[in-house]
Amino acid sequence: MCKQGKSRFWSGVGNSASSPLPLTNDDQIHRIPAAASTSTPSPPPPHQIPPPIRSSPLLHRRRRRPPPASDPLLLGVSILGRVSVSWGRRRSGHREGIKKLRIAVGQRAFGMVMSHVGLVIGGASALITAHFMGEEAPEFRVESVALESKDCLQNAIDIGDKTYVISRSDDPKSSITIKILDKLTQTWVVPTVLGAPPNPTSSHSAVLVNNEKILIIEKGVPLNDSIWFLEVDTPFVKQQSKIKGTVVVAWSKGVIGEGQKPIVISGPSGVGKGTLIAKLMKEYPSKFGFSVSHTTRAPREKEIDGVHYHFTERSKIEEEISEGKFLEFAHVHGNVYGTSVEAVESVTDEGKRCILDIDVQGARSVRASSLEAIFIFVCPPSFEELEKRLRARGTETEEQIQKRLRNARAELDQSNSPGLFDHLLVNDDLEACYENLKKLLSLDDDHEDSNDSFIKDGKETACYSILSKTNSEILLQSETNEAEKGTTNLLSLDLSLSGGAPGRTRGLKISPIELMPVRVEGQDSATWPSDPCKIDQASQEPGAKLLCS
Ligand SMILES: Nc1nc2c(ncn2[C@@H]2O[C@H](COP(=O)(O)OP(=O)(O)O)[C@@H](O)[C@H]2O)c(=O)[nH]1
Ligand SMILES: Nc1ncnc2c1ncn2[C@@H]1O[C@H](COP(=O)(O)OP(=O)(O)O)[C@@H](O)[C@H]1O
Repeated sequence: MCKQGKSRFWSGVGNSASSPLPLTNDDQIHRIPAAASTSTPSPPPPHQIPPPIRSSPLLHRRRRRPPPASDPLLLGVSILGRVSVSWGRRRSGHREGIKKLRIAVGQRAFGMVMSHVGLVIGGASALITAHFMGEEAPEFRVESVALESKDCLQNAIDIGDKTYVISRSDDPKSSITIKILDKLTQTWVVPTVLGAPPNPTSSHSAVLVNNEKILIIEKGVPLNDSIWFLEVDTPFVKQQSKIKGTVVVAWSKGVIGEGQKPIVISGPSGVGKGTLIAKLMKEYPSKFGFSVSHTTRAPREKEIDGVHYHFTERSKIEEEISEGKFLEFAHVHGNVYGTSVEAVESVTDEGKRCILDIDVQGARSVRASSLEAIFIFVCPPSFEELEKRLRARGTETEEQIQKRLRNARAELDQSNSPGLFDHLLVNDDLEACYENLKKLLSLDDDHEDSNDSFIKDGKETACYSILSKTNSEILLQSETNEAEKGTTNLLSLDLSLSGGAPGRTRGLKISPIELMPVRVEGQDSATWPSDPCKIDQASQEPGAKLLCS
């Protein structure tokens, strides 16, 4: 069993995610040494592109050439790189008219400019948001095919050889649709879209975060509900694409603040995981929440569906796994067990720390996922004691007990994997083990989230849209013009620490940007810059100051 004080199981390096634990003298808890590197999933093969969809192309690639300098669409749009284009048709006013809108954008850029150009041609309006990242952009001809069917807003973002077109109509019930133009083959692909999409709203602004995801800010909704990511090439999307053999994209809701890391508890059947977790949940009902797994095994006598497990059919769970609804799953003791994304996120959304009781294979999958967690392995004092507890529990047949004991040996061996578990907890005396578990958890970064004060201020209820982007920071502008009152209408959204399970991108940081009065040449008194687009300009002026709190 777990040799106390010796690293029998833990000869390798562990993950460094957790904070140092001054518990090494305790003979029942072993801290696993910090990892040199975290295990990551092996790189999946490239996406397999399904047969092209040839109906009504919205965008046609044309030959690359620099746009004419006089092109009015490039007004306010500086030069270069990637371009994101959104356009829409006015609800009122002339509806007939232009059939084709040509947008040509190209050339190289040496900085970042984001500009909005409202263009009304023959009754249609085009809002063009261009964002340049230093790459040559392709040239597009944009046809009004989609505009004819319904008023809609669309947004096209280039990533490598693909253009992601994000469209919405003005029908409040219809959600966003995604199409991908493969610029090399000139074909359209409608990807499999995983995850819950944003609620339908009238419009959004979008910007490329990196080659893995696109940030979308929903307009006209509170900030807490407005931040979304369309994952186009994250490890999760790659994995799902490989499983499905189709092109996959996934929605992930942005969450301000990190929340506490979930706790993964593994160990052989009968070691006492359930007993320890139940004690913890009873003592701290508002602090911890249990991730209710799905399983195909039959319920035990006192088990309640939806509380202990979601008991399900094999075909159902397999279907849901193929739909990307599961963070991890494994075949254990002849049954399928899995943790749905929802199981973890619903606990975290309640502001509680999520506890997962999963087997070693599941722990390995979670370790390889984007979910940052603390991994604890519970070990019996001896194999004989484990067998005794399993039998005393009286929930399994002799055959099932034998299977579980066989698997226990394998699990104990596998738990030895370098970098898998952060902590080892020996469950000999139950009360002592429980006290050690509590000590261990209270040592984890139990800090007040730095975003709490901002969220409590009520700023999160304002409505914002994307103004500009630097490396990992997005400037958001309030849709209500508060600047005139001297208060901030600009927020900085820091994405640098973002992570989380598929379906949520946590760890976003928001901080207000305070504007100082600007003294403009020729004016007697300092004024508040009412147009944030002019801030850059203003900050060049002597006396101008842009403060980030
Ligand atoms: N991978 C994975 N394992 C799970 C999940 N839920 C439970 N398990 C593991 O499945 C194994 C069997 O669980 P269970 O049938 O409740 O039996 P018990 O461990 O003897 O209580 C245990 O090792 C659990 O930790 C899950 O969602 N995913
Ligand atoms: N430290 C302990 N000493 C003695 N019995 C224990 C101890 N911890 C748990 N048990 C008992 O062992 C059995 C198995 O525990 P359980 O929590 O169901 O294990 P698991 O969830 O790991 O399968 C239960 O009957 C439980 O009451």
